[in-house]
Amino acid sequence: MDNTRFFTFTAATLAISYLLFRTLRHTRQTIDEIRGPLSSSWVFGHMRELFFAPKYGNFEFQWLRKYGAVYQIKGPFGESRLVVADPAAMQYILNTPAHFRFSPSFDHSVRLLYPEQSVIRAHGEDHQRLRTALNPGFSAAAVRSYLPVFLRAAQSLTDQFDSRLGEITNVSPIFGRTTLGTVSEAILGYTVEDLGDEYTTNNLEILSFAANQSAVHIVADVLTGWIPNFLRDAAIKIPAAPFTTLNRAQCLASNIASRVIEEKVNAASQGVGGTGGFYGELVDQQRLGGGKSALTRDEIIAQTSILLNAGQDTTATTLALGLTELAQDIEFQEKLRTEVHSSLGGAGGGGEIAYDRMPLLNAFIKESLRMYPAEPITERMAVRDVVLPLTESITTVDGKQLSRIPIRKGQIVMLSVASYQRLASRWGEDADSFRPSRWLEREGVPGGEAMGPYANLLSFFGGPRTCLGWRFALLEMQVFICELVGKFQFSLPPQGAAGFRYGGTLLPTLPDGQKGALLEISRVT
Ligand code: HEM
Repeated sequence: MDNTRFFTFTAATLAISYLLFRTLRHTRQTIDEIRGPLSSSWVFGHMRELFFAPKYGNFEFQWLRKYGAVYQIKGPFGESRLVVADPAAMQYILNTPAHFRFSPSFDHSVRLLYPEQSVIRAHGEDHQRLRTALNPGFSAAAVRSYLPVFLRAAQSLTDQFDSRLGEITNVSPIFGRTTLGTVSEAILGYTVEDLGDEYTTNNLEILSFAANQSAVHIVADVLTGWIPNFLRDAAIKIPAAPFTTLNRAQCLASNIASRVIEEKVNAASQGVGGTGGFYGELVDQQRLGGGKSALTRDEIIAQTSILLNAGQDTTATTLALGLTELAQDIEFQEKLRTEVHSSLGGAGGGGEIAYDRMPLLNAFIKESLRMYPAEPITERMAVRDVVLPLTESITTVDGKQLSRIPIRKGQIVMLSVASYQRLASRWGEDADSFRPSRWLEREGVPGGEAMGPYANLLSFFGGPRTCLGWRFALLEMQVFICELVGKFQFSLPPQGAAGFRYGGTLLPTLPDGQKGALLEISRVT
């Protein structure tokens, strides 16, 4: 039997045994009393509706309106899952990592993509130590120091858009390469070209795998999540197409980081500071004996792929879908342009902009993050029996009111950021509309729990695993939008506005469902 067949056979046997065990063990619990849509497929449950609707949220946002902020759906193989958009419940789950971990299938994806010592794979004290070491590269002051990197990248966007005037342009790959470049320059001191063609081509292949997943992959991920870690880690070594691309990505990122470290160490031994971006500082700390939180050489190397990937498509998608909205609201676009020009002292005036004091710019960014959270939904699993608090009580199938939900160890919970950010109770009756001015009428939300690191949004999640790069992403978007809206007019092409669907993250889509966002670009006269 070859390797692939052996692993498939083992995975299938373990999965079937697990299913039998679960069915025999099942006793009625509170989640069975929670309302939710009926599923027409035992194998897929509601996963196809949730993840593969042609437009993200086609089903989810209807369920939200019908059943409220907590309801039950089916996962693969008849498993019950809780979908949660209730603020108190989400906050509890995100802030209590001792009670909720990544679900096995989410954990499996993270294992495929990132090395063991990377921050995203670490837990508990290890995670805290890595965050402490990495935080200085993402503090408000550090991010401000990256402004020249953002301004250079913005100028490069202008050059690229200038060469496409009057054309219908797919802005998605342009933003994707640019956002990869900014992180690379700020963190490694390398331009996107320095990363090398092999890295950037492999990176595109990985993004395309994620974008082209099918329901079968989701089921396979669930099955793989049930097999022991040692078998899963061995399976990753199988020389089959997705695995080789993923393994290559880790090798390439590791080679790049080793090169950066070597250059930095050589420069230091010759008494020259050198660049090396934030990695330069990490290497200095390590070389000079550092404090308790100094990372080892291997640990520094292990952060490279998550740092390069995490800020790429997330930021690019927010920009592409935000600009698509701007192209549909020319009046707001013009008002924003006026704000940009007056902050700059005229387009291209070269003045320094106080980005945080631009109400329209920041309202537009908040609304883009609210409507288009890059990770619209994620999975966590309860690692012990817990009781979930709720902001608003729910009515069970028997008409009982529940203000707290007891859930069992092993329960999978779908945390729906996208639904939370469309709760009428928090964002108003028009929560489904893109309307930046809502942010000017009141500060974010009218009280209640403070959520996430920014504007009560959960686009960057919250708790100990809050996005490390949220300040980085915000300043980067502020700089890019000022540059682009100040200089260009964006309008919709005859093909219409980009759609959006799920593909690992939220993706803007072309009319044929492929990843992309088309815009017509002209120079502001
Ligand atoms: C609009 C842009 C961005 C969005 C919406 C976003 C969103 C997120 C979210 C939702 C998570 C949590 C993932 C999870 O636990 O499942 C996360 C984690 C992370 N993000 Fe971001 N991100 C953005 C930009 C960035 C940038 C620019 C960087 C770095 C330069 C970055 C670095 C990270 C890292 C390192 C983590 C892992 C943190 C940990 O596990 O402790 N992100 N991000």
